[in-house]
Amino acid sequence: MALVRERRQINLRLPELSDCRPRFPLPLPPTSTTTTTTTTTTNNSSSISCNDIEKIHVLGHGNGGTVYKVRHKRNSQIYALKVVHGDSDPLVRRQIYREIEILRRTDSPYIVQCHGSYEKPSGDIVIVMEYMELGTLDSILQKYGAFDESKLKHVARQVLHGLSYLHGQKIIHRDIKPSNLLVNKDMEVKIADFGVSKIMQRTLDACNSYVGTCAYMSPERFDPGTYGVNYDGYAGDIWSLGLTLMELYLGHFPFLPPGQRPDWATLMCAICFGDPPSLPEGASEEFREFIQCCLQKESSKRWTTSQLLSHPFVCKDPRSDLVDL
Ligand SMILES: Nc1ncnc2c1ncn2[C@@H]1O[C@H](COP(=O)(O)OP(=O)(O)OP(=O)(O)O)[C@@H](O)[C@H]1O
Repeated sequence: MALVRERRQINLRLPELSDCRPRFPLPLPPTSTTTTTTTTTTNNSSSISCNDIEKIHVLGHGNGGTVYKVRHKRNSQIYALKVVHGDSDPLVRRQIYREIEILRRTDSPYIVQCHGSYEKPSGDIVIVMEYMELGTLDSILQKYGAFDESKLKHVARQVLHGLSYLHGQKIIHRDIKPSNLLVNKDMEVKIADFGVSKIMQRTLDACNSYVGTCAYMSPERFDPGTYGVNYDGYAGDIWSLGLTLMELYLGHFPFLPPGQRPDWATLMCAICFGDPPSLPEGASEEFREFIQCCLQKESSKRWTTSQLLSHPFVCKDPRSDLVDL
């Protein structure tokens, strides 16, 4: 735990303490010496290779990789291309393999779609993804300010559908936060970035490894003995969703005053020993209650995705699905 790295504002990551060996056979086939790239098929029947596309510009940089906006040369379709460079840290490479493995298993309108993945002879690993025009919820928050409740209902509903799908597939995301939720031009919110996700082999598998962005981690991830009776990992995603929605409403990370940068010790003490954050007076009763259901410190008391999807905060007023973020 001493190796906490501060990456950028409210984005602390702990190193992986477990899962140090690749869990899955590497999803990419060995690089051929006669071709410039190798491709893998995803859940789509037609996979896109790097010879089909041209770069337009950089969309953003992540942990060890760069995401580009790209165009398909023949049909002009726009995609996002994530590239992790051949010389990047082995941990980063393991994360991208894991991300590919999970994207290949998923097929849901609430999860960012993968159109192909391949490894270049240089060792660069590439994923072709659907392009999400409006970017992350984090960048929308920075640009337009805090979200009102009608927008949050829409976000909550879509992310819950995504989590419900993932949990049904026995996948725990483990890094739900505003910068891992992407929005497209139709205002659809989709879950992305599966680098630290875990596929549970059995429903009762324990999931206690310290991976993900620690600011959004649930109390049982730090202290399973106190807060994790019967902990199975899925409830950790619900805690992170609660914090994410609160952050979008408040305009700042809920455990800290606006503008304050987190330090590891303060944050861990606040999460484990303090009360869960609560919404200010102006918030509706329904929203407060919904957040309380997500931010129960004891993991077994936290609501599941299906319970939350029937909570009045998200199940009332379906017209908010059309809301303009
Ligand atoms: N499918 C996409 N469509 C549009 N923009 C995207 C897409 N995927 C990523 N981006 C942009 O690229 C940036 C970097 O994404 P990436 O997944 O590499 O890293 P991150 O999630 O921001 O950070 P990290 O991987 O370190 O947690 C994002 O913040 C977002 O702005």
